[in-house]
Amino acid sequence: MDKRVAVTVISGYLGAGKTTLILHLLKCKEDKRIGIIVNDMAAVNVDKKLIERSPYFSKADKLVPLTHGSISGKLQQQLADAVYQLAASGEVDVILIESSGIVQPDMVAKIIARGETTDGQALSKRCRLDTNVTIVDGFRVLHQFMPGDGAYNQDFTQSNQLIINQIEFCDVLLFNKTDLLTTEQRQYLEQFVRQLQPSAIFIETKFAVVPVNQVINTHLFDELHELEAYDRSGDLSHFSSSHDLGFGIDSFVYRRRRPFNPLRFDAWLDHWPPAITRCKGVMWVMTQPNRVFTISQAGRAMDIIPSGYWIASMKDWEIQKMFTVRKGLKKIWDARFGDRMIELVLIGQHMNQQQIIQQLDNCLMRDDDVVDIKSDPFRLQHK
Ligand SMILES: Nc1nc2c(ncn2[C@@H]2O[C@H](COP(=O)(O)OP(=O)(O)OP(=O)(O)O)[C@@H](O)[C@H]2O)c(=O)[nH]1
Repeated sequence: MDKRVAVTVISGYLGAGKTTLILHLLKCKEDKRIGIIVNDMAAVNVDKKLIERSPYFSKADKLVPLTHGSISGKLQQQLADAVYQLAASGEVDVILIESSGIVQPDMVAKIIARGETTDGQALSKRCRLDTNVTIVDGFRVLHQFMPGDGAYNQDFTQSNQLIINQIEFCDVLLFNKTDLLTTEQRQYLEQFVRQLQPSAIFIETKFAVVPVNQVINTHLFDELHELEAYDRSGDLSHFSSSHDLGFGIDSFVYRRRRPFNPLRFDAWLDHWPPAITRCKGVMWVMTQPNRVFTISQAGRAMDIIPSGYWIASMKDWEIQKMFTVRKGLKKIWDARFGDRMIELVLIGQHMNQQQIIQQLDNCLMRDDDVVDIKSDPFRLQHK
């Protein structure tokens, strides 16, 4: 029998309801002794105070606040040490980690599954990552992600990306604050969230009320598959189109072995079809043939960043080496273009697929196209 302490990691954007969930779990924990690790962004750790003040926070429970803010290496080490100490103390049956609202969800998972303490003890000796819970603020998602007039709001870029990452990396997804939504909005958002995360257990909640056994000791986390799949999430070759499950929400993949003309593609971005709620993938641009650009749009936020080089732009011996280390490279390799491609997953509601494909095709490089790199709108991001 595995005697290691089960760890549940609770992620969710600022204000989604993480502390509310912990307070609820304390109330319903029965005879379990709970170790809680909280990491608040603010100088005053409000979450710590709220938990300490709870009448259900008993003497048998333990609370460890982390003090190093958000994403720094120091915080990661502090987290690893705190988890190990709690697990090794023999004084708790379960550990809950409330990760700060702005931490990448896989970071905490990797620390628990693969991390070491300052003095080199593997965390996996004493504890096991049991469940990754993401709590989503339904009200926020409604306002930040729903197609409006098609205009981007750069204020949302960071938060949307983070919320999407949190949704994409979890075993259990609590869709919270449903009391603030109409039935129709709820059903619609459920379809949207399920497109992003088809495999997690989806539970609608009000004030994070959920049966304890749905988030603690579930044995849902599968290290090998989950972490690896998440690491590969930029690789969309496994993604296939899906069909409308209601509300007209569906998805398709756009793949081409031809680069975009950056001027035409940039102009198209200004007329982004509001029906597309989520787009992610890689892009090949004619003016910068060696650069991989990643695109990530979520609702009204759009992010296009250079993210490395096509393998096809490397030296021959390096390419040969990549074939030995990169799984699946052979499958996507094209005799003329190597791994260069445009590959976008598009998720949306009532999308006119044919029209979008036609518009994107219209942005592709034509044989007689000439574009000066100086006029390339993606040039500024080119180092
Ligand atoms: N209406 C409504 N409010 C909720 C619900 N769940 C939580 N809240 C409220 O939302 C606010 C934020 O909840 P918290 O649990 O503090 O959120 P958090 O994710 O811990 O926030 P940070 O620690 O700042 O990231 C609180 O005022 C909660 O009472 C819900 O289902 N419905």
